[in-house]
Amino acid sequence: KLGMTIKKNDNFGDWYSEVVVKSGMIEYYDVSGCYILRPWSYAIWEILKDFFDAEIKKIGIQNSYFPLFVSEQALTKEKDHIEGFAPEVAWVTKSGNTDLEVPIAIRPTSETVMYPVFAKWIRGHRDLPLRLNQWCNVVRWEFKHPTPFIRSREFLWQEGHTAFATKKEADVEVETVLELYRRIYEDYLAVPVVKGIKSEVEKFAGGLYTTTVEAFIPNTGRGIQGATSHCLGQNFSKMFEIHFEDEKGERALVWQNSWAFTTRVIGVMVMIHGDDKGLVLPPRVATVQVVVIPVPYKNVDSSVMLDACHEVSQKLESAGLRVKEDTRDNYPPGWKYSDWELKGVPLRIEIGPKDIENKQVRMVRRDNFEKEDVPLDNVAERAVALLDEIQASLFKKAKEERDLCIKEVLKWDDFIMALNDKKMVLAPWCDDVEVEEDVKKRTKGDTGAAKTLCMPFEQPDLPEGTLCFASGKPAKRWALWGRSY
Ligand SMILES: O=C1CCCN[C@@H]1CCCn1cnc2cc(F)c(F)cc2c1=O
Ligand SMILES: [Mg+2]
Repeated sequence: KLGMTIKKNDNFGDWYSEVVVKSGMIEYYDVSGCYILRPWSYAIWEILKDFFDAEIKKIGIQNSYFPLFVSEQALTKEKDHIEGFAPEVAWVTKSGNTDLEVPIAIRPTSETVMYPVFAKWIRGHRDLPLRLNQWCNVVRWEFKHPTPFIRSREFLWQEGHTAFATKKEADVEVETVLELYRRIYEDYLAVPVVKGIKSEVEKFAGGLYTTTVEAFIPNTGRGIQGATSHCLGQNFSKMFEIHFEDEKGERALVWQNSWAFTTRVIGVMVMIHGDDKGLVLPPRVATVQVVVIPVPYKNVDSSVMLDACHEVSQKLESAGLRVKEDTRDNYPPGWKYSDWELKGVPLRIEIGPKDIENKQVRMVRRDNFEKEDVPLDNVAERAVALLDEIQASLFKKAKEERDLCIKEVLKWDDFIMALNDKKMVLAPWCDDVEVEEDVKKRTKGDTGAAKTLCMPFEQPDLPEGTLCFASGKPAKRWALWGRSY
């Protein structure tokens, strides 16, 4: 069957798999954990890539490209840096049927590829700041259940790697890039995120601090890390001996950042906005924003209809919209409506004989199925306005739903209740590592343990003497907890 057969609230996992395949985003592949990104999803990646690429170039980041392969010696330069990750590393051990002398790793991330050469390039303060980005794929042989976009063994991302003379410059860039990630989610994908800092347990162990944008999937009650912007401090420059001679002629270690977002963002958007008819694409990332469909009538000359469709789509295109005319003569209009609803096209325009007579078109919104008749002369203006309305309405709806899923608690019992009610929990916390580890143990269940998602930058006020919900020690700050992907 071409259309959706599984309802989002009946079986979310199966609904998700069905929608990403039937909408034409994903094709399955015979290497486990790997997926084919078809044009319908790749075009979304390109829109986000174009936005982010333009924005980082505005602040002086340059793109480059480093090799896919990492020597064993480079990858294992610092045991503690990757020991925890070792099981995820994919290795090339043969060429043809000849074993390689030394196995070569496929990059899971590029610190160990880039930083040895950063040490060579950076000598004096005039070589700073060094700010590079690369758009590439990475491979991590994950063992958790793979999910298209959300968790795959190969994925696309950008990874920014920068080096500065001062911590201040690094701190500023961490925040600037995190704001770009917020914009990707909230302004393009219409997905609300919480900006915050990761706990000592959850941060990138090799770094100084990790900032994050956290999304939330109401259907599963799980948080999901949306993108990360790390300040590495001088940890990696110590490790890789990246020194520079500062103005005073003294040798100093550089301050570094690294930041990434991945194709996971597409999966989050599908999960948040999709419905029982299929995808619902936010207009700003919709490959096709408007589809124009003629409604032919028996014994009515269809060429008039087709001319009208063409005229309308020309108008929309000159208004800057991404339009598709569906003039296929081998499908009835009703079939086309379902097909484009499945693909999530935000706005449909129907043109039938009476529309021609009345010099109007019928516009139908994908998000709430509202219909309206629009005079031909007003088509472009109204379509632009409707698409903006759809974008805003998708975000508003998602934000309201997400806000309902954040429970503020002060006590352990309320914390557990909220978790089991598939919510995220904002609770006053003592910020002790062992307390976080303890909460993980105490919440271990078949659906996974709770952990801190972040300490939101926006903190509710914390009255003097408030105690930690888990340890009873004096609370230092509010933390957002939840089960996660
Ligand atoms: O998250 C980012 C932003 C872009 C650059 N990298 C950082 C930290 C990545 C953390 N990380 C994450 N996953 C890894 C998996 C591996 F197999 C491995 F060898 C290393 C890592 C690893 O270092
Ligand atoms: Mg991982």
